[in-house]
Amino acid sequence: MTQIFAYVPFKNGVAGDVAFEFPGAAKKIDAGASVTAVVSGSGADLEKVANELTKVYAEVIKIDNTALAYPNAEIVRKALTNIIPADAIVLVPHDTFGMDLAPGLSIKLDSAYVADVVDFEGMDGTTLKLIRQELGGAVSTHVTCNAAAGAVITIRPGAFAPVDGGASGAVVDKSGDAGDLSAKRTFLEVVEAEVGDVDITKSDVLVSIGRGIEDEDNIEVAQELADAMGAVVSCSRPIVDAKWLEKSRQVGTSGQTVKPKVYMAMGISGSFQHMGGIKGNPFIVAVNKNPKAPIFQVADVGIVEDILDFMPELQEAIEEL
Ligand SMILES: Cc1cc2nc3c(=O)[nH]c(=O)nc-3n(C[C@H](O)[C@H](O)[C@H](O)COP(=O)(O)OP(=O)(O)OC[C@H]3O[C@@H](n4cnc5c(N)ncnc54)[C@H](O)[C@@H]3O)c2cc1C
Repeated sequence: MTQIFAYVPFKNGVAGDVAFEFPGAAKKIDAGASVTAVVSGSGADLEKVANELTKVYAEVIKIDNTALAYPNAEIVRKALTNIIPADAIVLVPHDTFGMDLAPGLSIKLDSAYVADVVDFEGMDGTTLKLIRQELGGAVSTHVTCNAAAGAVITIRPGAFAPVDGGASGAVVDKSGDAGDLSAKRTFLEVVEAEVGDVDITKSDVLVSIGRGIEDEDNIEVAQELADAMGAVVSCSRPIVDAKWLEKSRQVGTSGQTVKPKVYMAMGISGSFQHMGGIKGNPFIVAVNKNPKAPIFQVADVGIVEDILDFMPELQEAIEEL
């Protein structure tokens, strides 16, 4: 039977959303596999997360050590190398921390490494079949990986449906097996993200603009539509990089995580870094000139149109209601 371990990161005593998506991913690898969650940290927050995870995992390994209080990938890698069997399949989130942790972990475990997986097509003997996306989501690639000596796989957050309950597992304390946790890399401080004039994380309706807005002066068009809708303007990263809007308005893995009810994606292609910041399954309306834009794969309503024509027309229609 395939042994699968899921490394679950957490913040302020709350497990990352991907913790509830790993069981679905594991089932697609091997429906009969045993799946064990692994959490590392220190003190009450770790305890809380480990207990929470027993609702979805039959076994939760906790590694408690003050050296793990801040998730330093170098130290976590050392602990995992001493605890996870070398021939196991290890799932790690494909986020900034996971990308830091996973490649080196696969080297230490002497196992295969596959990054940014969005789906599985099962195991054939020791051959694992996986699906990745390339060229900004425009192409799906079906790849195989020899998992005879194990594999470390980063999973794209949001790619698998979350589970809610289904287990009443037990916490196993393996803190004593973590070994030497000294490191060359030192944690200094957490720098909180700047707070802007609006909080996009609190808005139910977002009019989100991407590079398709074309010019800084056109942001006014989006702002007027947002005002008519009682919405807030958010954006993709290129808009922030161009210094057209503040960083606090950026949606995505290196920006804010938002949970609106309606997400209007205006001239946004739908990169996974952008979509990774959208949670809570909102109703997505995408407007894009390119009918092949990846955003249309996830949109509830897709409109092939120039946003500079579409936005004023929609604003006018709303104002006439
Ligand atoms: C480590 C890392 C972290 C990142 N973090 C983030 C993040 O947090 N958030 C984020 O957004 N990105 C992030 N990115 C960047 C990300 O990879 C994409 O480059 C970015 O999301 C693309 O933004 P976009 O969709 O606005 O632009 P593009 O990909 O250039 O898409 C623009 C879209 O607009 C359409 N278009 C053009 N003109 C019009 C028009 N007039 N009317 C209608 N449609 C039009 C085009 O067809 C195209 O689909 C990150 C990248 C890296 C490497």
